[in-house]
Amino acid sequence: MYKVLVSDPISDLGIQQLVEATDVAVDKNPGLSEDELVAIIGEYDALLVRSQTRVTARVMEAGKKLKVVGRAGVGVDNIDLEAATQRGIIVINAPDGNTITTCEHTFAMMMAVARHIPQAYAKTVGGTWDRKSFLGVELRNKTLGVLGMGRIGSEVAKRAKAFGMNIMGYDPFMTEERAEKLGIKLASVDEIVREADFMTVHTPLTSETRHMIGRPQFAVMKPGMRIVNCARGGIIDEIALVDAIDEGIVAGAAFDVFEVEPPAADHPFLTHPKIIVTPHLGASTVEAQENVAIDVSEQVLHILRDEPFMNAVNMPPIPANLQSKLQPYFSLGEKLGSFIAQSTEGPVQEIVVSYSGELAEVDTQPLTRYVVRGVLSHHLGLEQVNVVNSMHLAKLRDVNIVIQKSSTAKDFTNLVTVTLRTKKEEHVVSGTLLTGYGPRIVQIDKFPVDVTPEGNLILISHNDKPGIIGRVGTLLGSNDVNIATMQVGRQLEGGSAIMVLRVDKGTPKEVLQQLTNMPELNTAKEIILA
Ligand SMILES: NC(=O)c1ccc[n+]([C@@H]2O[C@H](COP(=O)([O-])OP(=O)(O)OC[C@H]3O[C@@H](n4cnc5c(N)ncnc54)[C@H](O)[C@@H]3O)[C@@H](O)[C@H]2O)c1
Ligand SMILES: O=C(O)CC[C@@H](O)C(=O)O
Repeated sequence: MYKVLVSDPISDLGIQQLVEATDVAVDKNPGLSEDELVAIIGEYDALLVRSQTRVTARVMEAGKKLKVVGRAGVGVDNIDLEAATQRGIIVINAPDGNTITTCEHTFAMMMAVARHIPQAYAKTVGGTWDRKSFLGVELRNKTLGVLGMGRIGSEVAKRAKAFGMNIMGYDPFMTEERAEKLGIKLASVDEIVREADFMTVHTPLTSETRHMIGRPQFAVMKPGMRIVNCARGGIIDEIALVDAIDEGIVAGAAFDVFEVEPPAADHPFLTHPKIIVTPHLGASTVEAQENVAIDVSEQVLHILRDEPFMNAVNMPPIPANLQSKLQPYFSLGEKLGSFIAQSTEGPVQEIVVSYSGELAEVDTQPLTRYVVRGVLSHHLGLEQVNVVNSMHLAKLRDVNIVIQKSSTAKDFTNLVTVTLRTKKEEHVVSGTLLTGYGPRIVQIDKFPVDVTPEGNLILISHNDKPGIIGRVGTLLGSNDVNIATMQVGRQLEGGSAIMVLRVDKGTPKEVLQQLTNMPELNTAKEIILA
């Protein structure tokens, strides 16, 4: 039974599939301090959070069973990603579920700042009928500068067009082609600052975006600019903004996020007549909270059950089209890694992964992670190594990873070959996916074979002499080890050869030793592929 802790308020409907899963027990315990979380996290396999819970290195350290931290939302700045990666804890988020909601909040804020709605409301309910102080501006024909044209920024730009606005967009990954498709003008931060009437930021907070709008930008800003931040506090320098408003450069600002949340009681935004604020409500709609909780619960279930998953933020994202091409190979890659690790003795020095055929044409990095996981988990345990930390663990151990690619794959459409070099020896295994038949090991060292990579195998290296197959069968039979299938590979009659036997259960060590002691038999190794 997997145990999942939900430590922030997360939609009940959204986590329903976790609650209903028969192999999962969910505990809801929102509002824990770091110490309280550290005290209990050790018994959980998964942790589900929004933005309040701080998942620190201490929490990860105490989370001995923790496989995954799921963030119901986008930003993961409350999670120590480095610590998670080092411990092999997968961090996933729900990047799509609150895009529209946050985009709509941005619009609500932009219109509210254009028409002074919160200030006018406060005065009206306070008993003052003031129709003179709140002269607003239209959005139509105004220029909106969008900094960060990702999911939310792009949706904002689309809606702004419907309001008759002209859009200037800046994003380091924005192409002319995409800008043209969205009907916006690609511009630099400087151009936006100098020319726009409204500006909205939709970037993550990084060392590059921290204070990307600060005193130097306010100094050259078009007077009368209105600024919205529904992304992250700190992208706009708060103190410099207040000064820019007081100097008459900025006409108004609408902020959903703060450099420190919640802001201190004396934060200047809270009393400034030209700044309107909301308490980080960008994602707070019924729909978004359900969406993100559903998305993250689904992926957490996949991870707990060791199934393929999406949206890991502490490993490079896999585009959907690449994912669909590589996914069928993930299990094969891991099994090849495991096979070669179990058949090669000595401390691992180098893993060479060669991709041939169609696989050579695509980005195989995600697949390499599975191969490396397969190799390392033999030495470090499956629990410790996963696709998030496999490359990191290899690097820590000075294991060299070499990737080779060739567009031809001899007799196969695709071939994955793993060579393992240890201080003692070197072995090679190749596998492919055969249409209609599934994964196959097709070569071990120099010997062609046809082996399904699963179950309990015995790999024997021997000299090709009459009677040896019979003697192996007799020895195993007399020790109650039943042979299900057998494959023999050799290059020359009478030369060196291999035997791969599939047996119904584990083979006792003494039996393997007795096999190894047989004349003409060199080695006998048990290989278990889950
Ligand atoms: N207020 C809320 O409740 C709320 C809700 C959801 C998301 N967010 C925040 O909104 C922001 C945007 O979210 P998203 O889902 O659109 O993310 P996204 O990853 O889809 O888009 C972010 C974009 O910013 C761009 N970017 C990165 N560095 C940049 C730079 N220096 N200059 C310009 N662009 C840069 C990236 O290339 C990317 O296209 C994030 O900070 C997220 O945490 C806030
Ligand atoms: O309401 C939340 O959980 C924060 C939402 C938002 O900032 C996010 O990053 O997804």
